[in-house]
Amino acid sequence: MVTVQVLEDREALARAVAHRISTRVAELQETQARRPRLVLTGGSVAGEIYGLLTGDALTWQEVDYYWGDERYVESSSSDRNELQAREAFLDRFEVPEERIHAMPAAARYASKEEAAESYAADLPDEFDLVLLGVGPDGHIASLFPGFEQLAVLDRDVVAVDDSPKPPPERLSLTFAALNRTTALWFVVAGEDKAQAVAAALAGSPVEEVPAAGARGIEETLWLLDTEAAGRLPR
Ligand SMILES: O=C(O)[C@H](O)[C@@H](O)[C@H](O)[C@H](O)COP(=O)(O)O
Repeated sequence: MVTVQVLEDREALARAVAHRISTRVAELQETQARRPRLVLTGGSVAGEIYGLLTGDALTWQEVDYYWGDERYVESSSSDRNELQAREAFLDRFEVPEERIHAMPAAARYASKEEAAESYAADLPDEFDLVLLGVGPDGHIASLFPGFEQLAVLDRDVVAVDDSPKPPPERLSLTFAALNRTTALWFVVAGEDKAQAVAAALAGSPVEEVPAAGARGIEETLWLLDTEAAGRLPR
């Protein structure tokens, strides 16, 4: 089922999403025998959400964290999505290293392709929750309009060379992996995203608007601020 929720502004959105994530994680911990599996996104909205996560450190320590995409740079680079999440909440809650399934940083493998293969080998059969930011061009994770990676369905992780959003070298989950989740939540703020949001929800071709191709098995939720929802039909 596809659902849309609109929050007044960016701050209200970040608060609402942080609350939703906490509630979902706690529910999963109560009802499931295994630890919840959460796929994190990069991007500025995500950074704000992570900073607002509160609650019991034990809750956050008992989650397996994966990433939908990563910038393929040195592990210490401030461009890393991994570092953003560590600084915003993983460090704060002292999440143990074995729960943090970060994508490989540059230089650990001979090539990006090898790094992608190694990350794919570490992925589970199914995720509980995938979070995705959306770019003004409709990209999600590091799957960009017109890029060949959009069509890769026989692998879970791909390398990207020339990302239009810097930095250019990246690793990304494919639709095959992103859509293997019970719930998938888009988190989008800002007027510059309104066209992409409307096009994705209208079912535009995935090659033009990658966000149109991501969905959860049971739940697909668009969490928007008023500006990002500005071009949706009433
Ligand atoms: O690593 C990244 O850059 C991303 O994961 C990317 O897909 C991001 O989520 C969107 O570009 C939205 O980013 P903003 O929230 O900053 O607009």
